[in-house]
Amino acid sequence: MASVREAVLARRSAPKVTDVAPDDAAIIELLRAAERVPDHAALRPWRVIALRGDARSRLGAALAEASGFTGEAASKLAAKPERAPLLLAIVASSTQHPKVPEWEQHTAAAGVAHLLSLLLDDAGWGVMWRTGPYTRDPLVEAAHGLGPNEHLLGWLYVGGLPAGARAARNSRPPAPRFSSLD
Ligand SMILES: Cc1cc2nc3c(=O)[nH]c(=O)nc-3n(C[C@H](O)[C@H](O)[C@H](O)COP(=O)(O)O)c2cc1C
Repeated sequence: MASVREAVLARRSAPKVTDVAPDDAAIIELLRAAERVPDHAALRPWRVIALRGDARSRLGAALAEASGFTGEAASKLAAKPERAPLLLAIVASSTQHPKVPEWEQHTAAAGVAHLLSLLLDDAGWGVMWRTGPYTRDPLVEAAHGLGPNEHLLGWLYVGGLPAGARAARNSRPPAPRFSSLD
């Protein structure tokens, strides 16, 4: 089993995935671990919605409607969710709290998404966090049945890794963005 450091250094997003996907039980198992993120006041301000099959087509239709595109441009946009057999919609689900503003709650939800993405990668799945200009369009959010204090942070596109997709990273990582104040 890889150490956390090894898993983080090895991870890479998978723009292309095959048609196999983890089932709900496998996702729930990984989510149980991802939900160990730091979470101010333990509000658990997130939820994850799995979209498979026709749910992806309905999302595609909502994206196309939100864009106002017609014809080929609309069809192209509508087909985007079909790029993976499973989309995990990441929802920031905040509540009013005297000490924890909305931005902190969204930060915790993003943490869950990052950890879930890392855990999926470590489990051998292809995963890529995607958004787009219509992610927070009311039509798109309504297609997920979101409540008034809920917003999408995007979707983890999940599927099988095509053969040869796990090539090692060969570029030197950029210098860490770090400074210190004495
Ligand atoms: C919130 C968020 C939204 C993203 N949306 C997109 C997207 O819509 N399209 C895209 O190509 N990459 C998107 N990315 C970046 C990819 O997930 C990925 O990090 C990038 O392709 C670099 O690959 P790497 O993760 O292997 O370094 C997004 C990342 C985050 C954190």
